[in-house]
Amino acid sequence: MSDTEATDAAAGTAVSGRSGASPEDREGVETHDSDIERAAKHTPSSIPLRVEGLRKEFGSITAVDGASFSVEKGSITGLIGPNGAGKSTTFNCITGIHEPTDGTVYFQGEDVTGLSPNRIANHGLVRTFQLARELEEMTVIENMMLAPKGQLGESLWRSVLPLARRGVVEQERKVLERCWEMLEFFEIDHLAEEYAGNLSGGQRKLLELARALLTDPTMLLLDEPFAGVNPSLEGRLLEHIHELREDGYTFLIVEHDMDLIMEHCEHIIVMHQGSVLTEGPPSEVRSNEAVIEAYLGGDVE
Ligand SMILES: Nc1ncnc2c1ncn2[C@@H]1O[C@H](COP(=O)(O)OP(=O)(O)OP(=O)(O)O)[C@@H](O)[C@H]1O
Repeated sequence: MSDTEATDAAAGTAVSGRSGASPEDREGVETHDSDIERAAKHTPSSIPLRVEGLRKEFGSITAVDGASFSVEKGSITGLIGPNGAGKSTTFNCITGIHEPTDGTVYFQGEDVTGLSPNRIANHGLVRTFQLARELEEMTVIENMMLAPKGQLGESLWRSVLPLARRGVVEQERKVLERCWEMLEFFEIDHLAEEYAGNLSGGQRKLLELARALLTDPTMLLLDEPFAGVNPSLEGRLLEHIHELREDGYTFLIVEHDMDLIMEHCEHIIVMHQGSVLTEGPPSEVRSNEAVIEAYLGGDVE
């Protein structure tokens, strides 16, 4: 993803919805609408995310070509595939950064296709973003304080709103408190006054995850969370992901490090040429002939 996309999304810039997909636009398309609503209702609550026939074209390039899959609640699911398979584009379509050309994204029983990243985040589905350049020139705690602007998580709002009469200072104190708690959880509170640009790759990933969690998500999409992370921080990041999963969060992770994916994900979805080639537990995916072939004959390990 480009820095510009990341900045837009982090700033909550509304990305235009799929034509005809906004709630207002959908009013006139009753038959299609009721089909989608019926499908959404039939998604069990154990499946927070369901993607149906997702398609994304960039001019003559078809980046995602009818991908369908679902993610089970409380799982750590891996989304893998060779370079150019369409993983990032799929992430971007799910989280509202790209407008899908076709297909539907259901989140917790609702059709969220084409909604803006902010609105999707308000539903509880967020992805982490690489820190944009301007955020690198701010301290870690300033980065945290900026994250909630315009997209505070519901529970944080609930705790902040009763303070309205006592004024902005009190509200900011509460938000600051929550930001510190989050930094402590990720064990980067000692870096609070450090410029984000000076953080190591792994520390940045922890900060990105901490920022994403301020929006109170129930599901997190992580795009290459371990890229450029040293082994000790990688272990800590993994520990936190497992800890959060124990607390009920659901994860969908795109990652090139096969060993990590095979060891830490209970379910793996393999994309190839824009669609889902196969999915299953690591032991099955690892020995799947089509998967091995998709990775140019190499061993998936
Ligand atoms: N904004 C864009 N404009 C044009 N083509 C794009 C755009 N974004 C992605 N593509 C193309 O779509 C295809 C899928 O790209 P995508 O980045 O989704 O794959 P990926 O599986 O995430 O790849 P990688 O593992 O290399 O990051 C590629 O052929 C890519 O060049």
